[in-house]
Amino acid sequence: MKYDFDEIIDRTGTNAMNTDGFRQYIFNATEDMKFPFKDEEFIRMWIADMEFATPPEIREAVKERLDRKIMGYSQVFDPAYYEAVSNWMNRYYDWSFPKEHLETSHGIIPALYELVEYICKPNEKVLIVTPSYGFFKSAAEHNHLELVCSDLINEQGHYSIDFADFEAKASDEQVTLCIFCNPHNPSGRVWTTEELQRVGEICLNHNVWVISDEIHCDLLRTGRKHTPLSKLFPDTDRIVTCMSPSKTFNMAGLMFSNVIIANEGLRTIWQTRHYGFKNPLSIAATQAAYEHGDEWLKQLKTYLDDNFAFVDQYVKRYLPQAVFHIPEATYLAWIDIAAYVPQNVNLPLFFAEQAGVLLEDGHMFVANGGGCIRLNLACPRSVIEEGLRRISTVLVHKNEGEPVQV
Ligand SMILES: Cc1ncc(COP(=O)(O)O)c(C/N=C2\CONC2=O)c1O
Repeated sequence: MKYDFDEIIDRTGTNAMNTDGFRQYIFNATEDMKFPFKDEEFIRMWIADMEFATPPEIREAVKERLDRKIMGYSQVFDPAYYEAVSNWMNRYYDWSFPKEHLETSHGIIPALYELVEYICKPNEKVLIVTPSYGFFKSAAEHNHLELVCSDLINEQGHYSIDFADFEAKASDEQVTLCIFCNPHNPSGRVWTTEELQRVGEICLNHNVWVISDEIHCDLLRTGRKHTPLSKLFPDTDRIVTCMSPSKTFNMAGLMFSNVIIANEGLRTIWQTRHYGFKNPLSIAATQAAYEHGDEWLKQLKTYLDDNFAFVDQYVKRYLPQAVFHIPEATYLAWIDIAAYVPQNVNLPLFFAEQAGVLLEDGHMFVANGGGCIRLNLACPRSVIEEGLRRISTVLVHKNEGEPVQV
């Protein structure tokens, strides 16, 4: 079957954050915030969900579950769920874990909030590398814990871990947890096994737990290989792995993820305190993703590869002073445009008001992201072409101050 990633899908009236939540999420504003563009005129390249139809195999599984007519309280009881997850991990990552280590959550963000509470004591600290997905900071703040940031080294857009700094911060006795993003949002790095080995050794040697957030692990550029952190440390139970097909198959709204907890004590706390009931449609969808998602994912990766190649060529030609490299994973383009705009410009507001493009910028990624914008490329090529046209127009002609013609 050939999937249509060029289809333009109307999401209005579906309570989508993507179309209706941007004023509050990006601008911390109310619904009456005005722009020179109608909402439907915006090119939306901000939040990380896709503009592609959730795979038909997954939608069919949800319909089949609906046809069972009753949607009562549910949990994952059917062993077929673990089989589906386990087969996927074996096939894609040559990695396995015991069935009893597998827990589920209402999404990875909620899992992070809970795990930080269950792992850390009051007045302890949480270590992350920056720039970072903003909810890593929120998970620490939600639990009233100090966040410790280790800035990634940025060499002309190539990001790497500053291991001296990372270890210095991990050696602080108050640092008891590291939330590590593997692959990394927003840089798109797929950490090498050597980098992962060093991160794990530093953390474990300094008695720092690790939550390895691997939600982006299926979304690799062709030829790239993901290694679950836990796979490199089979003898430790101090690494918690969070994964979900929600990012891979565009079903984040179903709020369902896997949390692999090797440590028995932590697992007991999770089982005692975590609200165990789950949405039966989410269970059906997630199992179907792992059982039937291969071909869609294969075609998605090719489409994304082509989108990234297009953006790479476009930026080289029309924004030659920007710094951009095709990321090894994710569907997010992280572009340093500092050469085109003064540091004090509010980039999301600038592009929303001048270009009619909704995007996120480095200030939304905790620290160490100044001058950068992040573009969601999981959308039809036609949308990307228009978004880039508008962005390059206002950057090149920014002093004219007139909104771009849509
Ligand atoms: C590293 C990482 N962890 C967790 C999540 C969310 O997991 P969920 O709660 O949906 O299971 C995201 C989504 N990233 C987003 C979502 O919008 N913009 C982003 O960068 C993410 O990038």
